[in-house]
Amino acid sequence: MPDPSSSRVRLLVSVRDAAEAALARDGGADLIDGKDPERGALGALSAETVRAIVAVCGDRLTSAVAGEPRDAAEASACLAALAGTGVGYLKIAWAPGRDAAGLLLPAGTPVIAVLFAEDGPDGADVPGLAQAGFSGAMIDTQGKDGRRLTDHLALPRLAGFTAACRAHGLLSGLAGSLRLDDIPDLAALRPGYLGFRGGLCAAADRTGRLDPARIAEAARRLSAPRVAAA
Ligand SMILES: O=C[C@H](O)COP(=O)(O)O
Repeated sequence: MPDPSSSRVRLLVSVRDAAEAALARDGGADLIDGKDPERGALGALSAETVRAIVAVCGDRLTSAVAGEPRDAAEASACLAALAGTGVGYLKIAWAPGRDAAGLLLPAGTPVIAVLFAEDGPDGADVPGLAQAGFSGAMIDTQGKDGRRLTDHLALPRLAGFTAACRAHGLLSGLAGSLRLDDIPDLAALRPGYLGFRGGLCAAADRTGRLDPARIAEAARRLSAPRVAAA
């Protein structure tokens, strides 16, 4: 698992299948994330497709989204469905302040809580996530309506979130219709990773095909020289 206190900001690229995973791998993605872009913000792929993605990623970090459950019981079932795939992390939507009683996190697969920007999360949500047993926390947009992460949440609020994640030893991520030009401002907040789909697709259409040139450019912009520590 990446060191949550590291200043290295990784590039997460969401892929729909093994062919896209190979593109992301070859383009320099650090973390290859299985997600069905046709099914909203956190559409889960089948266990079979996640296994196929993991198989082409070699020693590259992998994750897979497990869906948008309504409560802890449903979350437990969503996570269990993908826990045996060999994926490195599972990501699951989690409403700020949700009661974690009854949440069963799979043994051996760290889980990242995905908070939606529309709900107005901030650093105050992080201690509860750590207490619930999550290994990481990220903010993404739910709507995928063209508005970017920073259209919902100002940089100081996002800085508070990433700082709280570091303080609690959680891997942190920021995503939400990000563009290449968002990289400097967001990388300066020292998240564990920045997550992309639409911004790396042709014509910025997240349901379209990934563009290898954009993946390589994102990787280049996130590589040395690293941003100064915030
Ligand atoms: O986890 C990252 C997401 O897949 C981001 O998707 P998006 O860039 O289309 O909002």
